[in-house]
Amino acid sequence: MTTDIKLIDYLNVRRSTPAPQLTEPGPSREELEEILRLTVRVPDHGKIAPWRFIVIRGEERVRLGEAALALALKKNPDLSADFQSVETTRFTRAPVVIAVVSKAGPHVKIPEWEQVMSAGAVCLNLLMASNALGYAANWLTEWVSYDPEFLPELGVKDGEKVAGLIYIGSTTFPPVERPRPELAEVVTWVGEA
Ligand SMILES: Cc1cc2nc3c(=O)[nH]c(=O)nc-3n(C[C@H](O)[C@H](O)[C@H](O)COP(=O)(O)O)c2cc1C
Repeated sequence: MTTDIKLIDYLNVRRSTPAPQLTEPGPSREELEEILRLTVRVPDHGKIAPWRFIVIRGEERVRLGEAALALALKKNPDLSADFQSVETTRFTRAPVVIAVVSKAGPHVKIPEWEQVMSAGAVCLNLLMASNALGYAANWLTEWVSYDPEFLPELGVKDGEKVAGLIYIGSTTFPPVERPRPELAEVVTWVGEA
């Protein structure tokens, strides 16, 4: 189901939905392919696509939660039952989780920083493409995006980094506004038109 809200109206209210507020249904395989086709239309200096996606669905989310728990217990054998449950349910908070993986590295022409920024653009575009198909989404990282022992569980290779884990699903929660920066705090005007 695509939404046909005007772009300016969308940008005026665009918000993430916290992962715990995401439920079934999630996007189908066909919808995910459309979401990803929209997503890859990002600025990318040199057209080198220095990023890739790992689409995590179904039982794989459960396996990843169990792997997260095993690793969390290895680090802290006294982990409380509540925190153990946080780990086992980490990836099942949403029907679909997409890992946006940055492949940024040394390149003959394109600075690594620009490759990293392109991965950030991908993450935001993935949130917006999900919204365009009527789904809510949340860009998280959390410890599982950084732990060198967990990254192989996700399928992230040596030299790659997780730019974001994008949780996608449906929601019944109304969006709640959050404070935005005052323009005066973040904008410097120079010259006059
Ligand atoms: C790179 C990145 C990583 C983030 N990781 C987390 C996280 O691990 N946990 C969290 O609660 N929020 C995290 N956030 C913030 C959430 O995405 C948050 O919901 C978002 O800032 C809401 O903004 P929005 O409503 O304007 O989309 C992260 C944001 C970014 C850009």
